Amino acid sequence: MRHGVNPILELKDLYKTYEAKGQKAVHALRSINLNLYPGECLGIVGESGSGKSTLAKCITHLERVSSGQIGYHQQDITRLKGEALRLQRKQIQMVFQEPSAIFNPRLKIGAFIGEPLMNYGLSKRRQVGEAVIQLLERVGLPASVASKYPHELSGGEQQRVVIARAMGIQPDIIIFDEATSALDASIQQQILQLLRQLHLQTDISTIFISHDLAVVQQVSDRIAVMHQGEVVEVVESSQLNHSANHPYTRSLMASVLSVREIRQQLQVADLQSITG
Ligand SMILES: Nc1ncnc2c1ncn2[C@@H]1O[C@H](COP(=O)(O)OP(=O)(O)OP(=O)(O)O)[C@@H](O)[C@H]1O
Repeated sequence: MRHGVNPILELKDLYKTYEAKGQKAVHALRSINLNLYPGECLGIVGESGSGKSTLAKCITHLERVSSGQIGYHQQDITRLKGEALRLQRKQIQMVFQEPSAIFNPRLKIGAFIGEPLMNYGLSKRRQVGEAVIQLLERVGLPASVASKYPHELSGGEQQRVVIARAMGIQPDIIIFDEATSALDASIQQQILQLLRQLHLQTDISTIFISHDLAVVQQVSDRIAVMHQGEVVEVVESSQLNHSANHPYTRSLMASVLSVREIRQQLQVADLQSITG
């Protein structure tokens, strides 16, 4: 419980081990205990291979956990199957790094966003067009985008479309897995701004995964730090500088600082070259 509120998602002692014949077992998740609260944005940060994507896949049932329990609204959903699993999948949507991977190149954007609305019975056929336009507006895209094909959009516009589609399904939770990592810095900032705005306007809870602590800190209420399959620390985003204790968290913070310093030095050098 946090501030007297029950978590929407409760991960209890989760383990995930990948085992392949003739190969060494990979312990991708080890004793993960984490809660996500209603309306919260929980950041997950860690270097490549620390288990972030595996955690997201276990929560969304793309992978089965080896042991432990996933609670959703106080119900155990760890081993759901069949229709119960299909219905549960609607509640937790994922947005990945590469939007192009989930588009059908021959399907126009309107159909891409509208398809799940009909499949889940969220909109009547006659009203789908209007619903699509409203969703596009919410992510800052004009209605004309509905009649375009994915290849006619930029990476940032494609990611907005994927976010619109995920929101249209009306899930309780959206997991963003490195969702801004492939974008140019300025487009990344625009998408982060959109996420902050949606966070304020909707009650969808989010999990925001990135290897970049500076990016995670911009959108998250709390940050879980992962290292070698474990959550080594969970800190309030606003308190990161004061309350982060774990040496691994401190090393991530130090690298953010040095990147900032390098950027500042480059800006000074640019200015000097302009002013002579
Ligand atoms: N399907 C798989 N089979 C075997 N090992 C896997 C599989 N998927 C992931 N792993 C291993 O599990 C560990 C955690 O990987 P995971 O992709 O979850 O990390 P990550 O923090 O998301 O990294 P990245 O940001 O590079 O995706 C790594 O050692 C990885 O090699």
